[in-house]
Amino acid sequence: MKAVECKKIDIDYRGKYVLDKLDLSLEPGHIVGLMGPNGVGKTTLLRILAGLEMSYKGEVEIFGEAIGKITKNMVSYQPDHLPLPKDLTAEACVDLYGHFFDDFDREKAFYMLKSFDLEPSRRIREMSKGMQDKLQVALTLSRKARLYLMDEPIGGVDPLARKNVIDGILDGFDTEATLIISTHMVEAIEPIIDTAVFLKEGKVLLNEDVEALRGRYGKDLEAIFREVYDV
Ligand SMILES: Nc1ncnc2c1ncn2[C@@H]1O[C@H](COP(=O)(O)OP(=O)(O)OP(=O)(O)O)[C@@H](O)[C@H]1O
Repeated sequence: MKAVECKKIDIDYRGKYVLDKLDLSLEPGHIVGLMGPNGVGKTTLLRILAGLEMSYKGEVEIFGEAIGKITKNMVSYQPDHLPLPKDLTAEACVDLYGHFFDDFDREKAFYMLKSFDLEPSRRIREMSKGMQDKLQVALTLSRKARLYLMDEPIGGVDPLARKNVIDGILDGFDTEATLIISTHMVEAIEPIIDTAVFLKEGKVLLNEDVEALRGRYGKDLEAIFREVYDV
């Protein structure tokens, strides 16, 4: 069974197509990089998979289930910003997630906070953007989901801390699950992804095993990205 199966997804905002008859099929157990320049529709696609964006046409299934209550319980979604009140401490965020999600593992969350050197007593408003990214990654991966969706999880992290977050993602990720990471920072996620999906003009331009892709082009993914998007 496919982890994700999208058939002919159309979505437009005020007459402008963001996704245009998009087809996408993803196998389970992989880490997928969802890539493309700003505005190409990465967030829109993740929001559709998370069940947060319903105004699309076409068919979407997650592990054989149409988007709805069942799939919402299978998916742990991380938006591109921390959607929690700024006066909450990291520990209070863990409590909130524990209260909200039956599949949340508090011990794992505290273990991940520790591995990120993030004090549980620190308030969100006292955290840098990079620290907030780390908190979000810990919260997202501490749910026992079948599909994890992360929208720009390293957007605020400086290059030094980036490796720390990437290592944390790899460490916290259950290898039987499926993870989709959206980003335009190809170089940063290249070491951990198995599959590369490139979006262009509302469609999937490429959906391929990263190793095979590097072999075919004879260069690393970052260079392939630059060639494909002419940047
Ligand atoms: N709710 C909305 N109303 C109107 N336009 C929208 C809405 N959401 C997204 N868009 C538009 O859809 C397009 C795709 O946006 P989306 O956020 O999905 O792209 P993205 O690839 O995630 O970009 P980024 O890398 O900048 O986050 C953009 O042109 C955006 O302005």
